Amino acid sequence: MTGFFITGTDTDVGKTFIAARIARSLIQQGFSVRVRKPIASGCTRQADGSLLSDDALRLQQGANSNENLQEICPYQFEPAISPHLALQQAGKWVTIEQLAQSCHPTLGTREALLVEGAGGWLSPLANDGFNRDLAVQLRLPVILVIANRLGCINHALLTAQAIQQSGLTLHCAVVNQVHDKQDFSSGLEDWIECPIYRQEHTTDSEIIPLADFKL
Ligand SMILES: Nc1ncnc2c1ncn2[C@@H]1O[C@H](COP(=O)(O)OP(=O)(O)OP(=O)(O)O)[C@@H](O)[C@H]1O
Ligand SMILES: C[C@H](N)[C@H](N)CCCCCC(=O)O
Ligand SMILES: [Mg+2]
Repeated sequence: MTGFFITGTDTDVGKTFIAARIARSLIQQGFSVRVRKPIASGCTRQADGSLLSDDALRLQQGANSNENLQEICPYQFEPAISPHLALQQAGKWVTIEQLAQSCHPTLGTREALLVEGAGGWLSPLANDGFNRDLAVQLRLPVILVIANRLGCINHALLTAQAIQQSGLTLHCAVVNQVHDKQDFSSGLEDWIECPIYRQEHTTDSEIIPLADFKL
């Protein structure tokens, strides 16, 4: 299966921002793209009482997806907390296996699957596992999004090490300029064994493909 699991050094590092741009890059390379955000917390309550995952919406837009938001993000919760706590508060029991099932569309030959977790690699994602466990279950190569802020080298290397210990391939890393400030990641290329892409801080409203990204 062609595709990637998108993780990050933390929550709020640009996983969705970058995943949407990777989707555009894949479309440019002739793929159609399926996206999944299997579980999302911090969803907003709509006027009609339904919940909206902003991540799912941005992934849908980035992939020009014709799948509906419920297919893209089947488990949505309002509190902006760890998914395992959101599940507990809602009195629900959801497993990694169930999340994996929701990520298994039948893919065509020129289709790619992008799955975004929640939080970072060892953030809980279900009642019985972490982001890591879903990526392992899906057997997808991993893309690591690194927020370019002080401390990012430690967070990036810890996460890269954990990804490799899981047996999965770290396909690439993306140093994401979440703030238009200086580069705190200098030297990372010497210590992390995968291609590193860089995304500048941008306010472009349209979704520009991630420069030079290769499948
Ligand atoms: N390179 C960038 N330039 C400008 N804004 C950015 C950039 N990267 C991320 N952002 C903004 O920072 C915020 C956090 O990004 P995003 O939602 O992609 O993080 P995330 O890692 O997906 O968070 P979560 O863990 O909640 O899923 C968003 O408002 C996003 O638009
Ligand atoms: C609400 C937030 N934006 C994310 N969707 C969830 C982040 C969970 C982090 C859990 C943790 O590692 O402490
Ligand atoms: Mg996100």
